Amino acid sequence: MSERAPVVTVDGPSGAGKGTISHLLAEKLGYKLLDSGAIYRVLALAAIHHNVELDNEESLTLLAAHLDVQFVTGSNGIKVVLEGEDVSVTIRSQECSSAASKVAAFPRVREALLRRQRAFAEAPGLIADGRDMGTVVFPTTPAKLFLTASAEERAQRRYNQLQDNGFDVKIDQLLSEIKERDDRDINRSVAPLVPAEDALIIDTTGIPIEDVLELAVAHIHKSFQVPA
Ligand SMILES: Nc1ncnc2c1ncn2[C@@H]1O[C@H](COP(=O)(O)OP(=O)(O)O)[C@@H](O)[C@H]1O
Ligand SMILES: Nc1ccn([C@@H]2O[C@H](COP(=O)(O)OP(=O)(O)O)[C@@H](O)[C@H]2O)c(=O)n1
Repeated sequence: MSERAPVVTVDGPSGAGKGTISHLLAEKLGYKLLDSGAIYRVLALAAIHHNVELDNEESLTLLAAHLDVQFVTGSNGIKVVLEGEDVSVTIRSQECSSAASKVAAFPRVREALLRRQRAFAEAPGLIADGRDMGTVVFPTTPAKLFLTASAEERAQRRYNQLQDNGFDVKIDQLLSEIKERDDRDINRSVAPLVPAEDALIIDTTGIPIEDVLELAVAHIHKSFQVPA
């Protein structure tokens, strides 16, 4: 596989800060952004809309291959559009989070979405946010980050974020769903949630966002340096 542009991969579990750091990096470096989790979330929503069972790999694979999703960049960030409908907020629900990690466990579904994700690697560069960006989708890039944090802190962050966005959530339920999703993502047979061997692992528990960003930028600069 040849990458057409520099790619920075940002992997890790839910609430580790991937989206936040990816946006800041994209802004700082002038790179494009791939929110691969949004693709799995949209697929899950499409399955719900079209009454496709979340355990039917064949139908989900067909749906994935023909998924009509667009990422539209506007003044308020990136809008996620499914079959012409703005689903940016809907896909963040707990139902879509859980359904996304179910559909994402199927090897053929992941295969059907691979080329679509790699097509995001365009000049001047890409920040790729997900679970398997460094291990499967862009394994040859030298600039890999893996963010993590304690499950309790991640649940608290997600709680605050969902409340801010008007979702009615309970912290205990959120924590158990995060743990359940971690477990499914870590233990699946394909592209499990695991740091690439050459990724810089940053435990962001108790670390302010600016400090995480600084560590990430330093690692990216080091990674892209051509050896003398
Ligand atoms: N280092 C950090 N310290 C405190 N809060 C953070 C940190 N990183 C991210 N957050 C907050 O946690 C929430 C979840 O972060 P997000 O970037 O969406 O995580 P992810 O994409 O890994 O699921 C956001 O509201 C974000 O502002
Ligand atoms: N590259 C990716 C990205 C997400 N996913 C799946 O999609 C789900 C939602 O991903 P997300 O990145 O939007 O989730 P959060 O980290 O925002 O909670 C994850 O729990 C994974 O199961 C994946 O399998 N591979």
